[in-house]
Amino acid sequence: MTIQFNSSVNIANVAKQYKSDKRTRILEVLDDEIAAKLAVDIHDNVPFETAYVLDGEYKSSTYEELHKLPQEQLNNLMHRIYGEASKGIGFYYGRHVLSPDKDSTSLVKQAFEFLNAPSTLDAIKKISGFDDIVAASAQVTRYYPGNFLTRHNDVHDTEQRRVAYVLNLTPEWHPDWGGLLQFYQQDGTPRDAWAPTFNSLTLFDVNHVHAVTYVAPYARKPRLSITGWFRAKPL
Ligand SMILES: O=C(O)CCC(=O)C(=O)O
Ligand SMILES: [Fe+2]
Repeated sequence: MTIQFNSSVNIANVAKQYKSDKRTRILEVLDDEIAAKLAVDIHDNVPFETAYVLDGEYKSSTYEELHKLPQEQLNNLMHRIYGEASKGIGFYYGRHVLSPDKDSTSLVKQAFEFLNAPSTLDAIKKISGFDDIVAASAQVTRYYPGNFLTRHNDVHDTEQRRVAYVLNLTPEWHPDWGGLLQFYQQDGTPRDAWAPTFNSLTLFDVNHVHAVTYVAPYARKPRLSITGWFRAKPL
């Protein structure tokens, strides 16, 4: 089984779509069966850490670390995370960062290799017009009810990020569940929002202001993706 673009994906057409607003979505981006296997594998086998912002600092804790806290301390932590979020600051979601030498499941590693394959990087160069892209950073993400990522852009001078991507891997996400990729104008006025459609690859210029909206308590599945940035700096 090889992870590659679905044969129906036409890179020249995607490049045309991307050009007008520096963002687009490729539907049915992988073979459906492979996407389904990857989704199950992530759901069942990937060990996630919980990423959040506390007092302006980026934190990451394992499930065990968080749940050994006495209930009162856990409540207090959540109160502080949501307190920051009420001012438009921070995030709270599950994360599994990938790198060339990090252990992961064999399928997730294959997905990481696909994202970094020369043919994939070439396709993204054609789509975005950035000739200097050399690598894709990646993390698997999991949003449960109560998770969110507040408004931000993805510009990062050291990493030289060029194009943000999200490979959406939750079968049958209901748009009323939240977890939408919400775009904003530079002044914060909301624009449109994209649902995390299964087996779609979202691509957008890192200057676009965006957020992942709060996942509703009644969301029946975790929102699973592989996400990161095509960048000019090697990994
Ligand atoms: O998961 C998404 O749809 C977007 C994630 C994102 O914006 C980020 O990780 O910076
Ligand atoms: Fe982002």
